[in-house]
Amino acid sequence: MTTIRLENLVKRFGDFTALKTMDLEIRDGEFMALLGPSGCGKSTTMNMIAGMEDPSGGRILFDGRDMNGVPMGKRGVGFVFQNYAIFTHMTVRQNLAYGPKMRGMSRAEIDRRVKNIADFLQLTPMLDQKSAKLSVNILQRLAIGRSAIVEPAIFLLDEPLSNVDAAFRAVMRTELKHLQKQFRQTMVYVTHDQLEAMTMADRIAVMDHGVLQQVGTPLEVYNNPANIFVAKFIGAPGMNLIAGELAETDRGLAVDLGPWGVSPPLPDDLAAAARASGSRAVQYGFRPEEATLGLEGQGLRARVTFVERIGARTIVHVESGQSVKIVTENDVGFSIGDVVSIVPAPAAVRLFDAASTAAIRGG
Ligand SMILES: Nc1ncnc2c1ncn2[C@@H]1O[C@H](COP(=O)(O)OP(=O)(O)OP(=O)(O)O)[C@@H](O)[C@H]1O
Repeated sequence: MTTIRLENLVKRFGDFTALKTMDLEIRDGEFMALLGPSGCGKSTTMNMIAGMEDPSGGRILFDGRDMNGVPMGKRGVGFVFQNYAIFTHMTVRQNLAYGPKMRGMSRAEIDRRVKNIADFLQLTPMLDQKSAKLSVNILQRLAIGRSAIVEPAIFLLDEPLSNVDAAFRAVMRTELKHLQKQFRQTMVYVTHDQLEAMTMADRIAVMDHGVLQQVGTPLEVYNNPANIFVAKFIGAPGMNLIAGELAETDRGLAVDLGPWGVSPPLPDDLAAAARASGSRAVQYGFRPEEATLGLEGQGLRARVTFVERIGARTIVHVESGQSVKIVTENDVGFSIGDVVSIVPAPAAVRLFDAASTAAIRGG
């Protein structure tokens, strides 16, 4: 196991800065997801950890040792890409045995490892098949097996599930997590899919435009997003945000949300933080699943614009100048055009400064 430390890491391609000063510690045996939209610098970061790209500035340390100038083959990293690198003329067994053989392991050790990893990844029935004939799903499983079999101290995976089908992706999420727990590797996993990051990672590093936005456990980034970008990116659908202004009312500090009405009073700790922040223009946030929705009541007023019935839950789109979504299990037959009343759960309300986009945090 190995700790990875990124210190003031920068990457420029000519005039373009793909990564602006990244500081991150990935702990021994930790599963860290690098999460963000396309082009945010995830793969660039990963390629520098692997040794495929040189940093333009800053350092990468493995267990305190500077990796500057250490070639990829000497870093002890396993790497799985989106496009599996499999020798198609070889059988599954030969592909799995390739890495251990190159490292000069004994025949008995190679056989033991091939058996273990094949059992683990359910590749045993096709061990003697030619890889050229395998489905995309099985090829990606094999690519993971081929890297995992040498038990690298650091396992880097760059969007390994983006080419496989949805059902298989769900299975692999669980298997990858088990694999990491079994081998206790330090794992860095690049993805643009927040669900993959939320379900597998011990911690998530959320990135946007070459800047690290927040690092935290899945629940930390979900419950307490550091800024508007993270609030919208995490969760499906993401957090609802309504523009408003802080307003003192008879019942305490609240947010005037224009056509929606005035919010319920903010909880005391959040109100105190909002007063102390000096902010006036804010974004009022709440998760789609943390509000109640009814056809009558004293909540925020809006009109239904769309209703998505997806089984146990219904996603109701409502609008009052701005559009938000509400996930409800209390579907009373909402229809487009209905006027509804929304009551966000007080403890679920989040505030963001409109100008800086940073969270205003209570208690
Ligand atoms: N070799 C290169 N030369 C010039 N620009 C590059 C190079 N590699 C990456 N970039 C640019 O750097 C930015 C970050 O790319 P990167 O591949 O790290 O993003 P990403 O978050 O992994 O997204 P994706 O999932 O689309 O690969 C992008 O704007 C990309 O076009």
